[in-house]
Amino acid sequence: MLATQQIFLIAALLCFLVFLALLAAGSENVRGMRAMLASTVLGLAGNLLYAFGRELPPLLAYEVANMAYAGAGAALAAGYRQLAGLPARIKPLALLVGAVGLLIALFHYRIDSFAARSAVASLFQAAVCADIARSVLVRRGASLAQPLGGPPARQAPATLDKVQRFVLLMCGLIVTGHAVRMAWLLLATEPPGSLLQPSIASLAILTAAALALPALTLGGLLTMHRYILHQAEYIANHDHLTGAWSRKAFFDIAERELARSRRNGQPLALMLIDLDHFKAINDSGGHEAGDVALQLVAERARASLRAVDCMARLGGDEFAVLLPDTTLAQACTVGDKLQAELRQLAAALQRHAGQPPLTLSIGVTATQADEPFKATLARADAALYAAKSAGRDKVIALAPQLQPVRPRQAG
Ligand SMILES: Nc1nc2c(ncn2[C@@H]2O[C@H](COP(=O)(O)OP(=O)(O)OP(=O)(O)O)[C@@H](O)[C@H]2O)c(=O)[nH]1
Repeated sequence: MLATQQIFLIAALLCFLVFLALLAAGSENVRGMRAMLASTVLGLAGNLLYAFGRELPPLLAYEVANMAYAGAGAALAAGYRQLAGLPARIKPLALLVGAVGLLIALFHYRIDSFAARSAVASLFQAAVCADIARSVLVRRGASLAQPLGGPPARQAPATLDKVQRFVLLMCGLIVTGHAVRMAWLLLATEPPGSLLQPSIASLAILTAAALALPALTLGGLLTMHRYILHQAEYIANHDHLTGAWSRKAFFDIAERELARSRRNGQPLALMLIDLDHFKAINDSGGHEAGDVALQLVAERARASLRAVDCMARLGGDEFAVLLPDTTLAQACTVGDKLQAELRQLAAALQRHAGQPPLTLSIGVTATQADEPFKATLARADAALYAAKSAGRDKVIALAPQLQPVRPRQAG
C-alpha cells in the first residue's frame, strides 16, 4: 500500500501535470505546440504511473500507464503532422490509443502475456515513429515560410536540414530499439514477466523509453522554432495583402540580380505595373473590393510569371517585376500577356460584381552596364508615366538610351 508521503508526492506531481495541461490549453497554438505539450504531460503521467507501479492498483500500472505512453506518442505524431501542414487526425489517433488500452487489458486479464503486451506497446510506438518520419519527409522541399492559407511560396530544394535529420535518426533508433526488445523477448530463455521486475534490461528499456519522448519533443520544438523564424522572415519580406515581395526585399533582390546579370552578361528587364483608375474601384466597391482586385492582379501575375521572376508590391496599386535573363522585347511580350489575362479577369469581375473596368498600365525597361539600379527604376517609372499619359491600358518600353521603343495600344 502507498504511504502517506507517497500519496502526497503523487498528488503534487498530478497538480504539476494539471498545471502543464492548463498551460498547453492556454498557450497560443503555434502549429503543433499544444500537441507537443500534451505529449509531454502524458509522457510524465506515464512515467509517474510506472514509477509507482508496484504500489498502484494493476489497472493504473498496466492499462492506464500504457495508454498514457501511447497517448504521448500519438500527441507527438499529431504535433509533427500539424508542423508539416497535414491534418492532425486526432480522432483516429485517440481510437488507436483506446485500442492499445483494450489489447493491454486482454493480454493482462484474459491471457497474461508480458511479451504480447510489450509487442502491442512496441508496435504502436514504431507506428508513431513511422508517422513522424513521414511528416518530416513530406515537409522536405516545402517552404516553411509559407503561412497556412497564404499565397504559394517558391519551392525550396528537396533536402533535409539538420533538425529533420535529427528527428529521422531518433525515429530510426527508437524503431530499432523496439525491434531489439521484441527479438530479445522472443529469444530469451527466461524473459521477464513484467517491466516492473527489477533487472538491467528493464532499467535499460525504461531509460530508453524515458529519453525517446523528450528527444522527439526536442526535435518538434526545434522544428517549431525554425518555422517561427521562417514565418517572421516571410512576414518581413512580403506584402501581407498580396503575398508579393515587400518593397525592401525587392531592392535587395534587385541588387543581387543586377550583380548576377553583369557577371553572366545576361539581360535583366524591369517592369512597373500600375492599376488604372484604381481609386474608382475603391470608391464604387469599397476598400475591400480594392483589396480583392489587388490580390487578383498579384495572383494572376504570379501564375503567369516564371519561378525566377520577382514580383513586389512597391506600394498602393503599383507592382514591380524583375525578369532575369529577359530582353526588353521579351519583357514587352510578358507585359502584353499580363494585360490580356487581366482583361479576362476584369470582364469576369464586371459581370459578377459590376465593378468599373480594371486595366493595367505597364512601363518596361532593361538594365544597362554600370548603371545604378535607381536609374533603371527611374526609366521604368518614366515608361509607366508615358503609358498613363498615352491613355492607360498600355505597355510602353523605354530602352536604356531613353527612347520610347514600343508604345502599345490595348486590344
Ligand atoms: N483597397 C486598397 N486601396 C489602396 C491600398 N493602397 C492604396 N490604395 C488606394 O489606391 C488608390 C490609388 O490612387 P491613385 O494613385 O490616384 O491611382 P489610380 O486611381 O489608379 O489612378 P491612375 O494610377 O492615375 O490610373 C488610392 O485611392 C489609395 O487610397 C490598399 O492596400 N488597398
